[in-house]
Amino acid sequence: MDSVIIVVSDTCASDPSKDATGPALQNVLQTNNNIVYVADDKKAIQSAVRHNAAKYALVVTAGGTGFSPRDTTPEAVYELIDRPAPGIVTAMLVESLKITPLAALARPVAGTIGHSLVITVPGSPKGAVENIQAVLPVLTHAIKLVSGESSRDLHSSAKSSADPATAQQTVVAAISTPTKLCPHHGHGKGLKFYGSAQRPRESPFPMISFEDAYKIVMDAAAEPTLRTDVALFNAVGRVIADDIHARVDVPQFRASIVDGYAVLHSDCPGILPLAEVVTASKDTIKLKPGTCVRITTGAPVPHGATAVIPVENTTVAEEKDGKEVAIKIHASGVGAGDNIREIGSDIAKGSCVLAKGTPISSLGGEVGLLASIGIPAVRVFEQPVVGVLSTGDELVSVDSQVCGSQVRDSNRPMLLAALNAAGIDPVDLGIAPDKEADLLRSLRYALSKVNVLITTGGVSMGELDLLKPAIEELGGQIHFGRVNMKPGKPITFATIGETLVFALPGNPASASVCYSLFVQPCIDKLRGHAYEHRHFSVAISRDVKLDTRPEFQRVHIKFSPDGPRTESTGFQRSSAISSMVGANALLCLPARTDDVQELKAGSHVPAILLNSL
Ligand SMILES: Nc1nc2c(c(=O)[nH]1)N[C@H]1C(S)=C(S)[C@@H](COP(=O)(O)OP(=O)(O)OC[C@H]3O[C@@H](n4cnc5c(N)ncnc54)[C@H](O)[C@@H]3O)O[C@H]1N2
Ligand code: MOO
Ligand SMILES: [Mg+2]
Repeated sequence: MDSVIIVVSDTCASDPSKDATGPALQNVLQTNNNIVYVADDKKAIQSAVRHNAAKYALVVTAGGTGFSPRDTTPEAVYELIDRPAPGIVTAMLVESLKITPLAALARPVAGTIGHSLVITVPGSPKGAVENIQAVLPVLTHAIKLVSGESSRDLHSSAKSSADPATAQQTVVAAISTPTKLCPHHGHGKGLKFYGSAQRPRESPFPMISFEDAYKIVMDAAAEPTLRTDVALFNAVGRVIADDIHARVDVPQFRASIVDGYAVLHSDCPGILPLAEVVTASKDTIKLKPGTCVRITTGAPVPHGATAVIPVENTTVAEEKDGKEVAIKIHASGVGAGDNIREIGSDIAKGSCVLAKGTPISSLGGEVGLLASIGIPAVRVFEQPVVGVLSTGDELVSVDSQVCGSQVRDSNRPMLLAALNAAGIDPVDLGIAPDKEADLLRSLRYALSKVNVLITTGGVSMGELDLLKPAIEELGGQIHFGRVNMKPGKPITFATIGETLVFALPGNPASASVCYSLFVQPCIDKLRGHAYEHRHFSVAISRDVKLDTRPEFQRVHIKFSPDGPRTESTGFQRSSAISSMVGANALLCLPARTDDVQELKAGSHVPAILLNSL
C-alpha cells in the first residue's frame, strides 16, 4: 500500500491487460502494490497523482513523457509539485543517455507533493525500468526524508545502500516502514500501559453528553481551504469550493417547447401556408408574416415568430403529394411568447448557479446543471484522507477460516464500504494486534498517511484495551473518552498533531452508530459541507423500555400514506450488527428515570435520519 505505479496510456486505460510496464516496475521495486491506469489526459493525470500522493510514499508515473501531442504527464505533474527534485531527473537522464541517445528526448520530472515523492518515467517497460534503476540507490533515503525523518539519522544508511541490489531491498523496507509524524510525547491524562493489577478500575474520563461530544468533534474539524478540480462523473459527494456563475445562457437560442407550428401570434386563429420546416440542430430561419413553420420541440424558433402552436391544436388545410401545404390553426387567444423558451430563461448568463458549500448529490441535479453550461470539471474542496484500522488479537480478515475464539473483522469492511459510499476513497490500514509495540507502530504508520483515522476496538476497560494509552504515548490529546450513550459509551475522540482520531468501540453496532453520529458529519465538515443531522419526530409502533443511558435504537422508518411508522430492526445489543441491517434512522430515546421507565406505543420521539440507499 506504500507505493503506487500510475500507468499513463490511452490504450492501457481502456485495456489494462495490454500493460507490460506496470508489472515490470513492480518487479524492480519489489512490490505488488497498486497499478492505477489513467488516459493521456492532463486533468485525469493530475487527479490520479494528487489523490495517490496523499496516500503513498512513492508515486511512479509511467508514460506520457514524450513529444506527441497527447504526452502531458510532465506538465501535469510539474504543476502539482511542491519541491522539484532535479537531481533525480539528472540521475535518470545520465544513466539513460549511456544506453541510448534517444534519452535526450525524454522529459522526466520529479519532486515532492506533500509527504510523497513523485517520479515520472517513460512508458516503455525497458525505459521505465532503466530510469527507476538509475535512482534506486537514493530512493530509500529520499522517501524517508520526504516523509519527515531527519537527514542526519539517514545519512549513513544511504551510503551503505549505494548498489542497486541492496538499494532494491532497502526501498522495499522504506516504503513499508512506518514513519513518525508526531514527535510530541504524553501530556494528557498520564495514561500508561499498565500491568493488569495497576490498571485503573474506574475510567479516568468523565462521562459527557452526546450533545457535548458532538460539539467537541465539530469544533475540532476545520473548514477546508484546499481546492481541486474533479471531472463531473467523479464529483458526487464533493462540495463546491467557489460560487459558480453561468458563462452562457440556457437556452442559447429561442427554442420551441412543443412539436407544432411557429407563427406570429396575431395571425391566429386562421389558415397559414407552410413556408418551411425546422428541427432541432437546424439553423435559425426567418418567419414570413402570414405563414407558418413546422417545428420540433427544442428546435430554434424562427426570427419574427412570436408563438408556437402545438400540433394537437391544428389540422391540415391543404396537402399535395401527402405533404402539408397549408395549416389551419384552431387555437384562439394565442399570446406573444406562448410555448417559447426565451434565451437565458432556464439559466441566465452571469447568474450564480451553484453556491460555494453546495454538495454534489447523486441525484444528478448539480452534475446535469454543470454539464448543461459547459463545465466538464468542477472546482471542489479537497477531501480529507481517511483511514480505517481494526484492533484486536482475536481478529482475522473476512476471507479467513476462524478457529477457537477468533472473530472475523467485520468493522473494517463495514466502515470502508460506508466511506466509499460517501465518496471517500479510504485507506485500508489492516488489523493491529493488542500489543503495545505493534499497536504503536500501526498508529504511527497510520498517522503518516491520513488526516482522519478511524480505529475500532480497545477503548474500554479491559487489560488489552490499549488505544487510549497509545494515543497519549504518541503525544495525542484525548478530547473525550466516554459518552453517555448506548451504544458507543467508550467512544474516544483525540487529536494527534493535525490528525483527528476516532477510536470507536469494537462492538460492531456501536462502531456503526458512532460512525454515523460523529465521523460522517465531521468528514462532511472537513470537505466543506455544513452537515447537520436530519432530526424529525416519529410515533413509535410498540412499547419501548428505556435504558439507564440515552439510547440510539436502530429502526426502519416506513413512509406510509398515514405518515412515517417505525419498525425495530430487532435485537439491539451492541455486538449484534444485525440491528443495523435495514436501519434508516436512529430513535433518540431518553435515559430512564424513576418516573418514566418505558415509552408507550404511539408516543412521539425524536429520531435522526441515516443515509439510506
Ligand atoms: N468493565 C467494563 N467493560 C466494558 C465496558 C465498561 O464500561 N466497563 N464497556 C462496554 C462497552 S459499552 C463496549 S461498547 C465495549 C467496547 O469494547 P472495546 O472498544 O474495548 O472493544 P474490544 O474490547 O476490543 O472488543 C469488544 C467486542 O467487539 C468485537 N470486535 C472488536 N473489533 C471488531 C471488529 N473489527 N470486527 C468485529 N468485531 C469486533 C470484539 O471481538 C469483542 O467481542 O466494552 C464493554 N466492556
Ligand atoms: O456502549 Mo457499548 O456500545 O453499549 O456496548
Ligand atoms: Mg475491550
